[in-house]
Amino acid sequence: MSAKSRGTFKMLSRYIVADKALLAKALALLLVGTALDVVGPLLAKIYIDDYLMQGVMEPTPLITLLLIYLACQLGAAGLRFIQALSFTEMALNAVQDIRKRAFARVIRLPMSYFDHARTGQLVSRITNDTEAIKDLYVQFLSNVLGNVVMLVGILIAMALLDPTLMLIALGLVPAVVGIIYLYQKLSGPAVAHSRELRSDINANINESIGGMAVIQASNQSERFLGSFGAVNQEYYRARMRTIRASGALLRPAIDLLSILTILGLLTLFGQQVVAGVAEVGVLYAFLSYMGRFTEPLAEITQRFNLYQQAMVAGDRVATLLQEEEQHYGDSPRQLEDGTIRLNKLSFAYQADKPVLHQLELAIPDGGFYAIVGHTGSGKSTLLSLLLDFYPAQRGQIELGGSDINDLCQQALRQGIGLIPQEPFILADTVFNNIDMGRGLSQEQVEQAAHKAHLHQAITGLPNGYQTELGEGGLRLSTGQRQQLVIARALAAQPKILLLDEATANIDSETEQVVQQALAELQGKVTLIAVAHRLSTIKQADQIVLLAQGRISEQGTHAELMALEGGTYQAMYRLQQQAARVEALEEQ
Ligand SMILES: Nc1ncnc2c1ncn2[C@@H]1O[C@H](COP(=O)(O)OP(=O)(O)OP(=O)(O)O)[C@@H](O)[C@H]1O
Repeated sequence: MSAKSRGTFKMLSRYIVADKALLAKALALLLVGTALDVVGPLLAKIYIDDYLMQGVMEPTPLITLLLIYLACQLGAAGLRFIQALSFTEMALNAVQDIRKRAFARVIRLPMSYFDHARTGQLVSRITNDTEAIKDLYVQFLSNVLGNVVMLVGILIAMALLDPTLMLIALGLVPAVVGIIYLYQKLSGPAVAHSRELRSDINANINESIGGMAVIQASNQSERFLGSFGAVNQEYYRARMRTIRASGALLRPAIDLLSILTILGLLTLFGQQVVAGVAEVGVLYAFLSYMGRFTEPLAEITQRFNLYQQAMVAGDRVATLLQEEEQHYGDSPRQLEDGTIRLNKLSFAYQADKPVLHQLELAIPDGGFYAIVGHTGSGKSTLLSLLLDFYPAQRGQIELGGSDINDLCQQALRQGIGLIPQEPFILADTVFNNIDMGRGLSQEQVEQAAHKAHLHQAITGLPNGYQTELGEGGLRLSTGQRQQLVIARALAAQPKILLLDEATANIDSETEQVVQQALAELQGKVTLIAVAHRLSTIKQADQIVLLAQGRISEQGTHAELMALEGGTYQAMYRLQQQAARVEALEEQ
């Protein structure tokens, strides 16, 4: 077992002992149930040797024997059922907790993790893999444990009948363990591969559904179908390989072993019976036990497939649970104001490709700063750093007088609001979309909606603030969705508001409303706006032009326009020209 699997084993076994009372109940039921089950052949032996072979056929003891036999079998079946329920309860408890922990970890991972992760694979970790772990508890544990106890019970019963024969049967155990070991060695990689493929299938579906509009518009359905078919087919092959390994190696090997042992026993023991040394009833009981002995062994080996799957799944969930969470500082200080200072700030996603170089910037509380620049100049990256999505490699960010690394999660997330280009709307009510679980009052939510100029539109909805918005906020226009996100950000009364191309996707009429809402915030909140359309940020106190991660120009709109040969001036003129041409074309 690798070190990783040992960790997984420890994690999974903790859940077995988590509810000791339940475990004790399941084990007690198992022991009593098995004992009742194992008694069967012993009773049959008594019947054969003491009654049948002796020619004693008195009804009363025979009926009593039969009733005891029936009671034992019924009792065993009933207890097995209740015991299975207890194991299922343990399994569901464990899986519920593991799933919750996995999701809790995902939701607290640093943003950088999601640069590389595939959504479908993450979903697969939380759904399929945890489900496989459930199988471990329900099927493997209850089954294997049940069968091990059954084996011990049978061995005890055999020993009572004839210790030598019991030792012969015991000889089967190491042979079976050897076969299981061999099987694990041979099929382990195939099992791991098939689980990888299963999560690839999930990732594939997820990506396709997420990008459905693009796939259909660019006529890529067939290509996506083809690549999905390929992964699906590969998964089928991998699964078949594991099933074949189990069917071709495991079961036949165990069956062969059991047949050989029974044959050996029959030869040895049969002769003793013929010679009159042993009783027929003992022979019958032995054969019956041997039949039952190999069954649990075969079952155990077959469940090893499940065990392997669960361990692979467990390894993957354990890896996820060990991912480093986003780190926050522990200073109890809140953001005192909305000042921002960048001191020689440098950053790179990959060590050899620097994105931001030695940025120096001081933004006063309530200032309105616009960040402009060509595509790829580092604007969004700067916003990500201000949100502490990534740690800067060199230099420092100060927010409201505190180093960003010292700020605790609550200070940071309440102090800074983000309005992204794509509004993220939950399939919930308008109220809950603004509140976002912060427990705000109706008045606070309405105030935020007023500030975002959305209150009137909300009251026009069928159920006002309690109107359910479909997934993605489909009941609202694009502009209204953006206003809703602004209201959500404002409801936290942030000191700093970051706008990442917040008006890029809305028509110019709605943009006016959004602009007006933002204009009213000017001076009250520090506004940092990343914008491509320069006409939207003309009013900014300062415009900062980024070029390949460096501040190349900075000043008011008028100052930058006056810079002879300046890039901002050129960009602005170009956009003006384009707008004029567009207007002419429309006429
Ligand atoms: N998550 C990431 N991992 C690696 N590189 C990234 C990542 N995000 C952005 N980059 C790279 O960093 C550079 C700056 O990107 P950024 O998105 O900050 O530019 P931008 O100015 O916001 O561009 P745009 O105007 O197109 O949004 C680009 O070269 C980009 O390819």
